[in-house]
Amino acid sequence: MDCEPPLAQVFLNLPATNIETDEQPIDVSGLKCYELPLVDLGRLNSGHTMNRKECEKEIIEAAKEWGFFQVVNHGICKEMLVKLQEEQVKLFQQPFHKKANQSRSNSPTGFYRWGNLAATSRAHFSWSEAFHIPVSSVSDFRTLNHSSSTVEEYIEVVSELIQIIAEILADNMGICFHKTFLAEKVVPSSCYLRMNRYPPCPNSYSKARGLVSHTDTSYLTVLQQDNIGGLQLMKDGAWICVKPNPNALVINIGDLFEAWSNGLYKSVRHRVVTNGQVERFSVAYFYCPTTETVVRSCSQPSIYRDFTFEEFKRQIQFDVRSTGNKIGLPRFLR
Ligand SMILES: O=C(O)CCC(=O)C(=O)O
Ligand SMILES: [Fe+2]
Repeated sequence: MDCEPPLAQVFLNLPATNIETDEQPIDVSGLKCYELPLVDLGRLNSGHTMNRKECEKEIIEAAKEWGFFQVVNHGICKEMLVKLQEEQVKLFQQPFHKKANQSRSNSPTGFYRWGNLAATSRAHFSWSEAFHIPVSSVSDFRTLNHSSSTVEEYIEVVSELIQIIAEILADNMGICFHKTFLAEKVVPSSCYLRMNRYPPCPNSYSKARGLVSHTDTSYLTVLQQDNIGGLQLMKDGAWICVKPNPNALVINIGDLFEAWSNGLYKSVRHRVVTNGQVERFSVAYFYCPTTETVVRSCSQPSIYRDFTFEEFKRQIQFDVRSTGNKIGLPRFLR
C-alpha cells in the first residue's frame, strides 16, 4: 500500500531553469538558527494591568519587527496537540490513490494537495503534501476520511486564541479599528486549516524545497510544528532558520493584516527546507475573513489599494495558474 505522492517523478520532469533566481541558494548548512521572540500569554489573564500591557507590547513589537513570534501558556493543552498530531499521521498514512481521489484529484477545490501541479519549473515545486480544509467543510472532511473530531476540537480552541491576538494588534492601530469588525468579518467558517507533511527528500534532489517561499493569505496564521525543524523566514533581507520549540505555537502576520495596518505589521516571506532522513509535520490555521470583506488600509497615504478578500484570492489563483507562483500584495500596490 503506497501512501507517498509521486513527488520525485513530477519534480524530475520539471525544468531546472531559474531555480535560484527568486531566492538565495537553498544550501542552508551555514545558516544560523534563531529562536523567535517568545511571548508568555499567561500574563494576559494574570489580573495585573502592567503584566497585560507588557505582553501586548511584546506581541505588537514582534509583529512589526519580525512578522513572526511564538507563544507559550496559550491555553491549548498538550494532550490536544498530541492527539492532533496522531490524527494527522493517520490521515497521511492512507493510500495515495485514496487521498487523491476523495478530493477530486489535486483540484484547487479539493482537500488534498501535493507538489504543485501548476509548477512550470522546479523552483515552484513543493516537496510536500497537505490537507487544506475550509473550516466551513470540516464535517465533510471528517466523513470522507473517517477521522475523529480532534480537528474540529482544535479549530474551536485555536480560533479563540487567535481572535485575542488579532484584537490586540488591531487595537494598537488606533481610531481606524471598530471593536466589532473582526468579530463580524472573521467567523470560524471563513478560516482554513492546513495539515502539512514533508516526506524525506533524497539528498540528490538538493534543489527541492519542502514548501516554496511565500507569504500567507490570511490576517494571521497559527502554526504548530513538530520538533524536526525546517521552517525559515526572511529577516533583514536574509533567510534564517527557526528553532522549533515544543511548548510553543508560532504566530505570523499574513498579507491582510499587512495591508490593513498599512505596512505596520509585516507579512514576512517564509519557506520550508527539505530533510533527507525524516518526515516532518505541521498544522497551520489561517485566520481569514468572509470573501466579501473589504481590506482597507487604516491610514493614509495607503501603500495598497482597497480590495475584497475574494478579489485577492482570485488574483492569487490566476497568478499561480499562469506563472506557477503566488504574487500576492505587490499586485495591489497603489
Ligand atoms: O510547515 C511549516 O513550518 C510552514 C507551513 C506554512 O508556511 C503554510 O502552511 O503556509
Ligand atoms: Fe505559510
